[in-house]
Amino acid sequence: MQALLNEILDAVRPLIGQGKVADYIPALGTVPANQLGIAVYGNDGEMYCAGDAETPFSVQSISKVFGLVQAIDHSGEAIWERLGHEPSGQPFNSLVQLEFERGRPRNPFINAGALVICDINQSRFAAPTLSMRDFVRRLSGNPQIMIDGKVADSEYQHRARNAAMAYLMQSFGNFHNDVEAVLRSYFSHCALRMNCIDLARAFCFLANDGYCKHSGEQILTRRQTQQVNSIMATSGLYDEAGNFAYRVGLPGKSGVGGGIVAVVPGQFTVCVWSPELNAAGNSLAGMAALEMLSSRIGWSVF
Ligand SMILES: NC(=O)CC[C@H](N)C(=O)O
Repeated sequence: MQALLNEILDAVRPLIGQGKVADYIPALGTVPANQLGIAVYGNDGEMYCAGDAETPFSVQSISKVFGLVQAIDHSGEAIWERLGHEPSGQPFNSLVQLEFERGRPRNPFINAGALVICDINQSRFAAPTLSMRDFVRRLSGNPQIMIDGKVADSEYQHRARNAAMAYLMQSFGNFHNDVEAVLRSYFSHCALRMNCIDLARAFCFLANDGYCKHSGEQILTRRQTQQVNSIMATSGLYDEAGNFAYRVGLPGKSGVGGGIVAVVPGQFTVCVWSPELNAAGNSLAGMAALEMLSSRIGWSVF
């Protein structure tokens, strides 16, 4: 595995320069493009990594999985009264579908859906941002994980589009808390700083029937774990979920910080990071690395 990871990074490194670092959030635009890391964490507890696997980055939409898991944990199936689990076929920050569908987002992994999940969690937790931070610290086994206040503030300053979605949902009665407070929580979750190793560890319960070995916690039931993986497989990469299923064939979740996490149920989790994105907002080199990994090990859930 170690030799394979080194080989994969060598093969995809020439792709750096073909994508574009996200700059619609100004604090993200300053991240040096020439970075690439990968970490694989097996259910047997073995960790393999290569490249910049220890460099923290902004997890962005990868945090949508953590929010969903918290909401399923305390509210179960009731959350689906507020949103769907259907792929959207639209960019992550699209507004058009939301109006047609009367303020009910298609799934929890587009921004509108994640905002509804954040609203659900806001009703449940006294301090939603701290609950989230502590949850990911437990999941990853890293008590040093922090929220990058500069990134969170930068997102809040440039919140027009996310705010438009949240207020539109409020107008349809699908938002229960103060919109600005929920936006603050949402941006602070997106601004969590983690590295590939942290994320591979934090997602390992999804490869292990909901059980996180290093924290000793059953995070989700086996059935709930399968359901979260199925939503990642159908919606984890926005309007590129079909391409990801075709090329990689694993449940995955990306973020505009350039990270992508994928799950091989029963085997391992993998996190790859390279900040330059393709047109759909997914890491360009990261997609290529995961495609090479899944084809070399011959694994696909399909
Ligand atoms: N796709 C993403 O990673 C988007 C997350 C980002 N914080 C946003 O709200 O636009």
